[in-house]
Amino acid sequence: MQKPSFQPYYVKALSSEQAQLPTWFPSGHSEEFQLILRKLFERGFRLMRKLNIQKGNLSNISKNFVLSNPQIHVVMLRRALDGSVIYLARVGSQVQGPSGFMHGGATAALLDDCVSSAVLLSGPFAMTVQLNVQYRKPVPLNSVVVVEGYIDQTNGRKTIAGGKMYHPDGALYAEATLLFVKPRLVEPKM
Ligand SMILES: CCCCCCCCCCCCCC(=O)SCCNC(=O)CCNC(=O)[C@H](O)C(C)(C)COP(=O)(O)OP(=O)(O)OC[C@H]1O[C@@H](n2cnc3c(N)ncnc32)[C@H](O)[C@@H]1OP(=O)(O)O
Repeated sequence: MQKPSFQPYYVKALSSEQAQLPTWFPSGHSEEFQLILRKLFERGFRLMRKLNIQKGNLSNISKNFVLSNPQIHVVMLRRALDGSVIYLARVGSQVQGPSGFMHGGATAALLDDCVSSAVLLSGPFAMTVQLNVQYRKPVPLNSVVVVEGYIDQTNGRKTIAGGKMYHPDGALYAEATLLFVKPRLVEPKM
């Protein structure tokens, strides 16, 4: 059986010079989980510096609403086994909807972004045309969430995909189903 492995793709950072470990690690999570996160961030930052120097190709992604948002730190990983994408994200205090909890629109954006990454990294450019989110539990501000994006099926220009947002202990915050369509004419650059 193939061993599951992860490949860090992108770590939110304003520039390679500013890429540094966030200061929020030491709260609310087991030491083991903190160690895993820390290692992932370090690997992600190293990769990002390398990509910036060698290709300089992350400029468009760094304008992305979710990935460049100063209130949302993301480590993006891609599962080698099935191409699904994992975002380890930490949401800040100003992404508030209900008092103390994350805004539902931000939850939707994070899910959309993660699933879109899975779709974009797996094939030709496609855009979200439908996003249906089921909100199961409110997401506390200043917490770490795990988001997973995966493709269910592709049929011609249409791709049906799904996403889930969890607490690191596995409790489900939200889940989404999405429809992507590959545009007939233009292929905007992302
Ligand atoms: C290191 C690398 C990492 C990379 C990570 C990067 C992360 C970045 C992440 C960024 C994430 C950002 C993510 C975002 O935010 S994406 C931004 C939000 N989405 C949009 O703005 C999309 C707006 N829509 C359009 O522009 C057009 O609809 C497009 C161009 C997509 C298709 O128009 P086009 O003229 O080409 O196609 P068509 O009209 O002939 O339709 C084709 C087929 O599709 C069916 N259809 C269409 N719409 C719907 C619908 N709503 N429900 C159900 N079905 C629908 C339609 O019936 C037809 O089916 P059929 O009749 O053939 O059976």
